[in-house]
Amino acid sequence: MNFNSISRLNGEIILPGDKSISHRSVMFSSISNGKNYIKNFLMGQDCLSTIDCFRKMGVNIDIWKNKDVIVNGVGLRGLKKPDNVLDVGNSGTTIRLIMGILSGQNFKSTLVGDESISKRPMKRVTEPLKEMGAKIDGLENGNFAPITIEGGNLKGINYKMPIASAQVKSAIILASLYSNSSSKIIEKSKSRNHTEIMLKSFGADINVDGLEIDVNPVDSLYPQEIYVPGDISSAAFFIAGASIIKGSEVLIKNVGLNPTRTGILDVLKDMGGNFEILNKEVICGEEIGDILVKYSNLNGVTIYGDLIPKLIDEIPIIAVMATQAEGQTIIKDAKELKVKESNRIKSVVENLKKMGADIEELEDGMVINGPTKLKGANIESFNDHRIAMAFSIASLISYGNTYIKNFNCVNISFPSFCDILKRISY
Ligand SMILES: O=C(O)C1=C[C@@H](OP(=O)(O)O)[C@@H](O)[C@H](O)C1
Ligand SMILES: C=C(OP(=O)(O)O)C(=O)O
Repeated sequence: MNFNSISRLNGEIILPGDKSISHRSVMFSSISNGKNYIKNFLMGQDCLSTIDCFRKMGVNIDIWKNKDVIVNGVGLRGLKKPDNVLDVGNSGTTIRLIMGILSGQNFKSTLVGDESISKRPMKRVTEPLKEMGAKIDGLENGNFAPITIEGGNLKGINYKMPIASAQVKSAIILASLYSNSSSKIIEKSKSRNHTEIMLKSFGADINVDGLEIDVNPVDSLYPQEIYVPGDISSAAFFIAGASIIKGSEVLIKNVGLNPTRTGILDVLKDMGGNFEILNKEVICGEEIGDILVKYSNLNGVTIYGDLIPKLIDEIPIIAVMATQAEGQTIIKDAKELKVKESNRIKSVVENLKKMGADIEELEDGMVINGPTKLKGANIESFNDHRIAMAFSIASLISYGNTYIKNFNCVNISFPSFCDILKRISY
């Protein structure tokens, strides 16, 4: 797809539902006892893969007006053995969280995914689940899909996490619901806590104290009505766009503002960004609000440590913002970027270099010196939705045409991205 520079971004937008919360809403509803109503569900390919997997295990799921979902839960142990493999497509969240649930089922099933998923490490999940009693096989000792998993009698686990990962944490919490004793999980650094918040509302017995999470097994989960807030990871592209395109002003309505997800706002504040949070409220245990962002002169910052998990998916677009900031931006402690849909350190550095940015690759991040006037280029998306969207924003401030290969991959998390972008571009 081709992109060219624009004069400014201006207007009010409402974004599709949060991807992490959408996945969880279908998963937890499916194993609850009764009818669940989910509003503002993200109809992106990843979340549709989750729906597909649960339908294949006998769960009746209806989609209304391409926005709302009704899930008829079958209970914790009511899933049926699928007739075929479960295909998670491109979704890391689906494959890793579903393994926690499959560890508690009395059948054997196989999980497969696309080329990117087949290269992403699974040992981080399969090892603790095996320790709890699940039988798991996969390539290279259970590290890569296809993964075959047979649930059974699980025992609780005391697990100190070696990496900060909400997907790993969530898989262990889900398996703990099925165990015959309690579990304790100790996080390395605080990662997104949507699982803890939502499962509690379903009646799970979970106690969180700082980095420690205690989970007790339960007999059943109660059906819920869930409202999915707008996705801050999708908002990030417009937050960045409005901050770096002169004369811009964008109001993004109903965005999820869970503090484990708002690292990009902490960074923007440090960079001297001009934004305000309006109409704050709490719905279904999640903080929500509107974000008003205006163009501003940014300065470079250092991003590291405990902040990384709070903005891990936003690093590609933060790197684009940093090319327009005065001075140096250093991003470190972000090795996890190498095992996402693409190696996001390489994808960002390679593409930003093509656009003329002053950027250096680090083992665990990157260093960017700004500001630089970017030039249009042939961009490789590496079939990674976050890379495609980050570089479409970069193209809006570049001189000359930018072509982004396989731009369609944005459908993974944000099918309406181009429509919204066009509507507020002048
Ligand atoms: O739990 C989730 O919904 C997610 C957790 C993060 O992955 P990790 O758990 O691997 O850090 C994030 O990158 C992913 O987009 C969604
Ligand atoms: C890493 C991502 O997702 P997942 O791990 O679910 O594939 C993402 O959406 O940026």
